[in-house]
Amino acid sequence: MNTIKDLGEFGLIEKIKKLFDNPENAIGIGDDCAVLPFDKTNLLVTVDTLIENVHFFSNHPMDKLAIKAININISDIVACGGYPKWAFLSLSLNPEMKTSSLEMFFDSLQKNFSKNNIFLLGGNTTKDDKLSINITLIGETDKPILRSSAKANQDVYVTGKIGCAACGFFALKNNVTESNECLEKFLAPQARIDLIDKIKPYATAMIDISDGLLQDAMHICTSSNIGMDIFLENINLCESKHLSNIDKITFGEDYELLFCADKKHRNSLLEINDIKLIGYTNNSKKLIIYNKGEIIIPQKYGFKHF
Ligand SMILES: Nc1ncnc2c1ncn2[C@@H]1O[C@H](COP(=O)(O)OP(=O)(O)O)[C@@H](O)[C@H]1O
Ligand SMILES: Cc1ncc(C[n+]2csc(CCOP(=O)(O)OP(=O)(O)O)c2C)c(N)n1
Ligand SMILES: [Mg+2]
Repeated sequence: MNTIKDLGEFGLIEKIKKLFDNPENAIGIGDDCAVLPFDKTNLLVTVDTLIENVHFFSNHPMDKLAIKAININISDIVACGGYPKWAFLSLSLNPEMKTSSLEMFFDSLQKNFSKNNIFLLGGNTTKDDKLSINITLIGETDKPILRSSAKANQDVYVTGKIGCAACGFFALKNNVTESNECLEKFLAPQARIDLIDKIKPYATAMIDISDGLLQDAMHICTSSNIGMDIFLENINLCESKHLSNIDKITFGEDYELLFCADKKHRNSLLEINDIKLIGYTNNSKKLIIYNKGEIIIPQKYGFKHF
């Protein structure tokens, strides 16, 4: 008997997409956000969920969990070239949860909404054995940057350091010591809202890295109908010795930005702090990873729920 596991996460999303009509003047399923042209601007809408023991361990500090819940959503808005504005919050709570834990969560959530000029407009509250946090975030942009608009012969860039969240997760799971940088990247990631104005003038296509650098690069390739050569030695990788370089580029949860840009903008882009040129696009429709001249064939490209 066929199961959801046989379909796979992205097979299932494709199946859902085919069942429904596409909106005429808007972009729906398939990008980091839906893009809705509205009164000379574009609204960006995204929704992501965090579920206990699927996305976080039960002892995740509640203030950091609030930071994670908001930043994974801000990251999708930023990946489409926008700023977040309005939010809806759905919570499933275990009735035995301490109110002091919930207060810690809300105190942090309020501070982080306020810091990012986000207004909470509504939500939903239900009971469940496991804690889950679901945020719908609405943002705005004058110029949406999609996954589908990269062209062949462009440069491929990535922001920040890749693999720290993976090493933070590994350390918490296996009870080994790890740097604060790695632990924080897993527990309380920061979306790259700080870089959006600098990248936006040049980016032809962009995605945030939630499922792993390789898998998310592949999403740009598939959506844009192009290929990419990526050079492992050019990626700014986390220094931790706990995981292999391949693990670091396939675990996910980096919430860094991967984008393409015309080669003529290389000097301007390389002047920006915290951005690395990691590869080039081409017409091959294949993603090839090189390590010091040799092709690597990874066993997996990134995280899939099933
Ligand atoms: N159950 C669903 N129903 C409709 N659209 C979905 C569903 N799950 C995912 N999508 C859409 O599929 C695309 C890929 O989803 P996902 O991999 O979760 O993206 P992201 O990493 O940006 O959160 C997005 O456009 C998302 O809105
Ligand atoms: C307890 C626990 N187990 C495993 C993981 C690893 N993990 C869970 S989801 C995920 C990828 C990102 O989550 P997803 O729900 O796919 O977010 P989206 O791509 O939709 O933004 C990873 C690496 C984790 N964070 N916590
Ligand atoms: Mg998602």
